Amino acid sequence: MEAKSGREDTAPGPTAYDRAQQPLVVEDLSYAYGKRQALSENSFSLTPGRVTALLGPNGAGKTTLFSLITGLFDSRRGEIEIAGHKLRSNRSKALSQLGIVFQAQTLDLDLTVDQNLRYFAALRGLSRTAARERIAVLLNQIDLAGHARTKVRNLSGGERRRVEVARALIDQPAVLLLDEPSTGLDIATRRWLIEHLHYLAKEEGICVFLATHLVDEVAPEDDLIVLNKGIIVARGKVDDVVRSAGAATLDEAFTRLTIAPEEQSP
Ligand SMILES: Nc1ncnc2c1ncn2[C@@H]1O[C@H](COP(=O)(O)OP(=O)(O)OP(=O)(O)O)[C@@H](O)[C@H]1O
Repeated sequence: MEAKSGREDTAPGPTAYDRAQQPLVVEDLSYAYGKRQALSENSFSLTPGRVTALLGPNGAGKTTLFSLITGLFDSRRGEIEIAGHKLRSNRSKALSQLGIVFQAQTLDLDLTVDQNLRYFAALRGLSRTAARERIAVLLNQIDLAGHARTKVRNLSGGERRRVEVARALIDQPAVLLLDEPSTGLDIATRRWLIEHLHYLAKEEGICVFLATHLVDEVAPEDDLIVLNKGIIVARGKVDDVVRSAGAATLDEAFTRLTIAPEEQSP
């Protein structure tokens, strides 16, 4: 038994993440839909224990980038490495270190919370005992321990999103990827989500990568990547991005970085 993950040594679970590795490295990544270039030669790496916001307006290429990182799309141009494993040559090990929360809701509405999580745990190779222990921890963490036997259909949108965050963490991935996860959530749940992501980064050392087009979802202490028309136009600490854009606030910096001068109001 591996004390930290709660996995049984007989279970064929994913390999443990070597914390010395960078959780996510992207090099020279490009992608085109036919003749339409959606991403152009982007490179960056992420740090464990931090939230990195991928901030970009509609159509910037955020979902395309996430589709490449999650292996949904394939690009011959560029390289993606997750927790030291190259996605192209070591796909299953690379993807085993990735937890994903998609923009659209993806739980089975007719299964209970516990059944949804157990099903996913089995897919990720956890033994029944390890799954039971891990699910108990995660349900406590998202404050839904009392809803284990509730059908997902009977949960609110915010509760469903919490379950999706728990599910993404079932086998303790190095990277948690979230594609505009606050879509459709009320303000209180949005606030909970953003706070929870920071808790996961700080207390559990997870590398959180959050795609958003909302400036107010970026915390002052976050790392920031600003994507516009398929190109990273700024990257660094929030303060540094604001300063180098010659702006007073992130809102202003985002406008300067993503809106053509002729479109900006005087
Ligand atoms: N299946 C597709 N076929 C052709 N073009 C596409 C397809 N999907 C996306 N695109 C184009 O690629 C570019 C990037 O789109 P993408 O969905 O990755 O952006 P995004 O930043 O996720 O936007 P949003 O915030 O609206 O979800 C856009 O110009 C978009 O029109």
